[in-house]
Amino acid sequence: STSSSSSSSTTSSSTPQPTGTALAKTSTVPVIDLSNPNDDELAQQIADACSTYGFFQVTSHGISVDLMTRFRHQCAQFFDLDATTKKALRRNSHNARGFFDDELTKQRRDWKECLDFGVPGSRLWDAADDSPFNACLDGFNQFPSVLPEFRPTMVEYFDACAKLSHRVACLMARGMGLPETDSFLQDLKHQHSSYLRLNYYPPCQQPSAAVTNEPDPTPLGISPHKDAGFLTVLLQDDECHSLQAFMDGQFVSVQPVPGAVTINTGDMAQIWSNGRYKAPLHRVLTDPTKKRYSAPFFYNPGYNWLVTPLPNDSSDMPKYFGCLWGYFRAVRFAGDLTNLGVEIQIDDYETQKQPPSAHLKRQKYFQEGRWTSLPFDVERYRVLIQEFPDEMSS
Ligand SMILES: O=C(O)CCC(=O)C(=O)O
Ligand SMILES: [Fe+2]
Repeated sequence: STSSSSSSSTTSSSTPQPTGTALAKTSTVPVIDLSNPNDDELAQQIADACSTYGFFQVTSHGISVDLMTRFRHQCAQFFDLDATTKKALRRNSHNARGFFDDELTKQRRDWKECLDFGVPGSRLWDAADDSPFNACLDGFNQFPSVLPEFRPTMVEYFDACAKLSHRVACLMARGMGLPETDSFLQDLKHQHSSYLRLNYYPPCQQPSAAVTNEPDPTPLGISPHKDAGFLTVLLQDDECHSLQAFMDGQFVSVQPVPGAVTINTGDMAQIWSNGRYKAPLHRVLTDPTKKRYSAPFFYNPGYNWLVTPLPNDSSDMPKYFGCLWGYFRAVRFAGDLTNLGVEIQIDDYETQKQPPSAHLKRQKYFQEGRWTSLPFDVERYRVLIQEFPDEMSS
């Protein structure tokens, strides 16, 4: 059971299916070798992948085998810590960064544990994590002090992902006709507000709804969603292959090529490319016997950026209004913690949307009040949403 691919180089589909995905199709997302010296060819391959499925894998990506091994080891050590130690690092209504095991994706609890950390407010990793200089819209980082190698390994891996993301963003931009020197890419490199998420999916004896076709509440590792940022560099698990992307009308497994990393486009790339690059819908199944670890690095714009569409040609009308990344991020995350009604989506920014979404007014207020430079506060966002309720837009 295979699906077709636009690339000549594809993942093998003859490998036996992992247990948790016994009924799932295996995908053939393009595998792109970044050691190719021809940037035009790479840009073309990446642009093709981003405008069809939004998923591809890269080899010769610059993250060393040694670093990946040390990183994976530290991830496993972290999730092996006792619950009390992990819960001392919990994220909360004043800090989007830290440990959690209660995330809702589309109002449904995911079968996973996570740790999020990101670019410090000062952009310097040598200042104390909880220093006031390090407060930013997402809060501040929290690392376990009981694992001495954890923080340095995380920082090293984070920097390697940021470097790879810049390279991929340059190739995505080249595919849109922009040179590497364009200020968009330079600003993204120096102002990005990226974060890294460590995911641990414990084995789950209840069969997944996705496999049985039963209705809720059988669990999923993560319910279907699109990543919000510009692009995601995802380190998958070589042993347990339960990531699926929605392709040609069905969910298919994105089987990791050993040593490669998986990349997918996010909502901000879709707005920026005026819909040419697509943020793909994806989900993670549960597995009855295997543990699974993964780590998505979300390469995100600066908090105070208004992400606006770049026309593909002179007749291309903008499909989206500008999206203030800090607003989108804050409201999306606040909705993960408290019920704020329907989750913000990039459809809210469609120029053709009737009536226009109330998020446009809320975003303006957020921008004028310079809330992108205020520390994270779910309560403040909740009040804003209630001040400008949806009915006002009609
Ligand atoms: O675990 C994975 O492979 C994907 C995780 C994911 O989609 C996410 O955290 O947004
Ligand atoms: Fe995702």
